[in-house]
Amino acid sequence: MSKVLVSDPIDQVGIDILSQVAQVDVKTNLSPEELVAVIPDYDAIMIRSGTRVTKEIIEAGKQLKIIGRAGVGVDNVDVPAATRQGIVVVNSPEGNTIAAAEHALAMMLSMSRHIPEADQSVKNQKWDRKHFMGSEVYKKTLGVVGLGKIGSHVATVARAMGMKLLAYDPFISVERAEQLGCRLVDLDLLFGESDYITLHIPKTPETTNLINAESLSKMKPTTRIINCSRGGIIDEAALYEAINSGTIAGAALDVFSSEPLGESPLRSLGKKVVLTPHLGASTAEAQVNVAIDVAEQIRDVLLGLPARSAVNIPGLSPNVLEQLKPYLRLAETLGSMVSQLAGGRIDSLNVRLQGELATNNSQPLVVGALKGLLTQALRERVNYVNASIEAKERGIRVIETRDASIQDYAGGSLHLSAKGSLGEHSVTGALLGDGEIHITSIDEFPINVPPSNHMLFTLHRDMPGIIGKIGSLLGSFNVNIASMQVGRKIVRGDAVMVLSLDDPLPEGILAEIIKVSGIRDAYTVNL
Ligand SMILES: NC(=O)C1=CN([C@@H]2O[C@H](COP(=O)(O)OP(=O)(O)OC[C@H]3O[C@@H](n4cnc5c(N)ncnc54)[C@H](O)[C@@H]3O)[C@@H](O)[C@H]2O)C=CC1
Ligand SMILES: O=C(O)C(=O)COP(=O)(O)O
Repeated sequence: MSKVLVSDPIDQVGIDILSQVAQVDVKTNLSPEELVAVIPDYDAIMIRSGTRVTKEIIEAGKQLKIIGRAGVGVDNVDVPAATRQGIVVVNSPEGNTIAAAEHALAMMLSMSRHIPEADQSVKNQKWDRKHFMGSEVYKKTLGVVGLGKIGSHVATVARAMGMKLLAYDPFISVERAEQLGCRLVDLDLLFGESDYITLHIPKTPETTNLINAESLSKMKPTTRIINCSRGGIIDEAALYEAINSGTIAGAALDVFSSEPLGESPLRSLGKKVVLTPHLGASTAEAQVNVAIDVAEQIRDVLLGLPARSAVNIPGLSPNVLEQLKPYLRLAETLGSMVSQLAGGRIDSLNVRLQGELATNNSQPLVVGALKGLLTQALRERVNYVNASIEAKERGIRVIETRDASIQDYAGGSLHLSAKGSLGEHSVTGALLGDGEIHITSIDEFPINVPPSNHMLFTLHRDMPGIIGKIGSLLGSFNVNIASMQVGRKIVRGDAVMVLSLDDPLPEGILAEIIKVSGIRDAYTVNL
């Protein structure tokens, strides 16, 4: 039975789903050393933001197939290391959108009306109304940095509260921004004009310290910043200085560069600052959503099914994948064949999608072809997660072309050609009516054979007697031929012969075959 480690607090509904297929161990607050020590036993790990899944943990996770992040941000996972090791990383892109957006709005209002400090003062037996004079958000300008799922919901609600909206997001169209009532502007304008600035971007090298001494200096003394996205996007020392010196009015922070927040001068800024301990996703509803979303994906991957929101493999819905499955098998088979025909080092792979396939999402088929191609070198170490990265690391150039005009087979056909140190070879295949894979050309010679486990291909001159000679030679070595087909472009020109064999070709026979007069070359392919 598979084993799943749950290393952060997850709603019980997620544990129940995982328990359908695996032994589930909930062990929270493990140190990095403890995680490295226990991870080799596990097939999957389910986390929130509390666990850092480092390269060391990933490399120690010899059985690990999937890392499930019950939330959005995967900046606490070394995704490139997971990808290299063929481990799927999944998250829940939408499960906590509303929770995080509502928290940002709540932070904005609590900061404007000093609610946390006022509450504390009443609880301390005081009745100080003067000290807590607030300001309204109505008719103020809100600058939304990152107009994705959370930023969009914040914008929608803020608009309903009568706020004017500016937005900065280089990956969002003007139309989408306008639909949300936002004016898309550059960052400097947003910094200079906003009364409130709310951050809803992922933490990346580009966004790290986006709010720093320089950007803070462009803001108004009345500006207040809300960060419910990621710690590290704001330079906390610069923020403290800016609030303390009156460069800006205040900040409401849910996330910090190091969590839990250690010693920090931000704590000393009183009512100008509202701090929460990373609560953006902490609603009952969001925790149920993310737990179900991610536990289902872990369960599916452990059962050999695809994940619906993997961050490191081509995104495919289960429906599309079900439809594509036979074509993925075709792509893998052709990839494996062409790598064996090409032999030696491969420098480039051209994947041509023909007919109906040319109109599909080709990415999974290209990855399938690469997986097949690399299986010769990497065996079971290569999978849909790491095939592209492994190919890139080997310097294999991947070229993808489409030709919808080639209508040779219903459903389309796939043509692969590999160029390498020993020359160039190509193979085409399609699915016939019954879904069976057929090889429809080898090195541009037309044939029509289903692939078999052990095959022999020859390139020869089309002349009387040659087929008999190969047959007798194989017979003399006790090799049984299951089927044979010849493909040629012109009579008595060059031709290919495809033989399906019951057993692998014994050592040394290939050299004998190549010696037969009229044979130009011979190759074995084992699938
Ligand atoms: N505090 C909390 O508990 C929670 C925090 N989050 C964090 O909120 C953030 C946003 O989440 P979603 O809205 O779901 O993500 P999303 O992917 O829907 O939106 C992110 C947006 O940021 C934009 N973006 C990327 N790089 C940018 C850049 N350099 N400058 C400006 N915009 C940029 C993207 O185009 C995208 O529209 C994530 O970092 C996530 O980890 C999410 C949930 C809960
Ligand atoms: O989903 C996210 O990105 C979050 O930051 C939520 O974090 P959490 O799962 O509450 O530790």
